[in-house]
Amino acid sequence: MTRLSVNINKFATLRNARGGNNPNVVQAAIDCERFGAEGITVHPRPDERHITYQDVLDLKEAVTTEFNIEGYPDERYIEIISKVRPHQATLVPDAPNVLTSNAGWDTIKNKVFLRDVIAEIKKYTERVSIFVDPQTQFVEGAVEVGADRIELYTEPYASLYQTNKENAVKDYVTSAKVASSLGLGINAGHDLDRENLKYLKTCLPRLDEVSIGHALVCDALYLGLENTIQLYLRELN
Ligand SMILES: CC(=O)[C@@H](O)[C@H](O)COP(=O)(O)O
Ligand SMILES: NCC(=O)COP(=O)(O)O
Repeated sequence: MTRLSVNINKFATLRNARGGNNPNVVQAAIDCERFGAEGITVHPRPDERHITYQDVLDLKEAVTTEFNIEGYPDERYIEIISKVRPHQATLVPDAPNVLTSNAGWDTIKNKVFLRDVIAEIKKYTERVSIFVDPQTQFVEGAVEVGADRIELYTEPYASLYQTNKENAVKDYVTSAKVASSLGLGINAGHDLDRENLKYLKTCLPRLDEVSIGHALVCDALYLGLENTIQLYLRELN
């Protein structure tokens, strides 16, 4: 079974565009779960361009499925993890000014830093996942730093999928096999959508969770949120 965790960042993007509370991010999470989402993912960025740290505190009381909080493990991120104690913390290497996440961790160069922050974060959550590119040395490094799962960064897969899906998925299959052999859980995310999701799921030896936000929210603008979540769940089953 592959869990669908809906990333609700873009509900906050729309809300912040007018400075009010519409759409209500907490209600969006509640409704996503009611419509079948098996997790809620948020990524509070340092500039709070969409999800704010207050949103994360508000969501703590509302999320009843799996709460996954993504972010760069700076002091503010670790503080919010310690307050919210989510089911999963997903560490990303994003610089504060990136447009969106654009790479996974170099778990070799950042071994000492990641080992220390993961040890700290594990005081507050049962599961730490780290965002990696599909390269076996970084998957092996994930074990060295104490991660429970990897999240395969799937933007390169999504970019190549339309032109050559076999090539697009190749490195992900290799990385997933290595991860599985090392006892790591396997998540995936970034730029997954209704067209490319099933093929990834079918090719990987296992896939514990996908976190999907941008494409799903864009689809929901045309197809409705309940219908869209059901369509994505259908691609996973
Ligand atoms: C880690 C990941 O790939 C996504 O959660 C990404 O962080 C989305 O961030 P934006 O919604 O700010 O593009
Ligand atoms: N970890 C990926 C995520 O949460 C959502 O990424 P995207 O679907 O918004 O590209």
